[in-house]
Amino acid sequence: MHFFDSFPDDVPTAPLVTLSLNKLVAEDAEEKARFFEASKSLGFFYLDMRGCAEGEELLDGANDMFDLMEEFYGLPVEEKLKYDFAAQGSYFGYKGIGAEVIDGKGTKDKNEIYNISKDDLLSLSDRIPAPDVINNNRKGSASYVQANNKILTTLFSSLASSLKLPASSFTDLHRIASSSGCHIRFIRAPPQPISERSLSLGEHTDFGSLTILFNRIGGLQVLLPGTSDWVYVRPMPGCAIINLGDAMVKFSAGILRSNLHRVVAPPGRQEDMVRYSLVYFSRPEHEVKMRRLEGGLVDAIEHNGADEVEESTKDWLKRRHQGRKVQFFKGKESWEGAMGTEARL
Ligand SMILES: O=C(O)CCC(=O)C(=O)O
Ligand SMILES: [Fe+2]
Repeated sequence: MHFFDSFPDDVPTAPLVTLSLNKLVAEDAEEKARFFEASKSLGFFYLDMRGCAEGEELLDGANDMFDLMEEFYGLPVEEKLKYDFAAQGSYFGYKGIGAEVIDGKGTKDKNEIYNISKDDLLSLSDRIPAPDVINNNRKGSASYVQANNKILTTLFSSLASSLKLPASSFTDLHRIASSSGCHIRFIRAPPQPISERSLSLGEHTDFGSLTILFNRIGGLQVLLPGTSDWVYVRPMPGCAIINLGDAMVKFSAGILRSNLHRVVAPPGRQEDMVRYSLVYFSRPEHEVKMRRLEGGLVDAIEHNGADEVEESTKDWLKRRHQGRKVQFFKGKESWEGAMGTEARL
């Protein structure tokens, strides 16, 4: 596929390890150890989905979702804006270019986003209005949620066992039929004229637990720990890019890492391409408290003041996402107030 081949060879890239889903499903001890190490050191890795039934299902689903995303973004902007529910405080639906700030100075973002709620797709909440292209594919989108969930179950169980916690420690906080902020995200960024280039998506850590991301062209960058070097994550065929979010940091009292990342214009000859990106965000159930778990390796970590602050997942999400919206932005302080665990860096 031309997407992957067109990524340049002469830009600095992040040294993500590639883990095999097949081996993690088989509970291969060495692979589990590599997974734990990647989750502590960088919090980003590739997961090779190929040659594994669950992985192939996810890859097929992701291809369908990319088609759906292109169809959705092909709608006229007035039509898409009908599904912008930010004024009602909703996280789901459409966000036009420039509706969010990407830094403490108030610079506007450069991408369109459409968020589709897991609870809506699985009929666990009221139906959120959506255009026909999206409504006509509810079944396919719900299957995509289920396919992500299968992979997440494998990953959560593996991490719990590496932390010497009961195997269901994380899956019990992420039951698919419980109300949560899990969602599919479609992102579209048009090419940026060289003279006006800025970030498409500002630096952040993800709010939730685990993020399953599919990129076809470059633009995603991670900040290498302990440096000021932003380097590209090269998209790899057959692989998802997985990263840990702040909830995993909280649950593990900082053993696991959520790393800062951002999106810039695609590199080299990809600069003229429209960038589409597909994300599935898993988040703890709404009522789960964002606090350290008890037991296993977590108990060996000393307590600090941050442990005493208990916010429910629902309140945490609200604080984090409102601080990024243009209408709530009041300067550097409101920006920093929306920080999660990245503020500790
Ligand atoms: O588009 C990407 O590659 C990353 C998007 C992202 O980091 C996010 O939506 O949280
Ligand atoms: Fe992210």
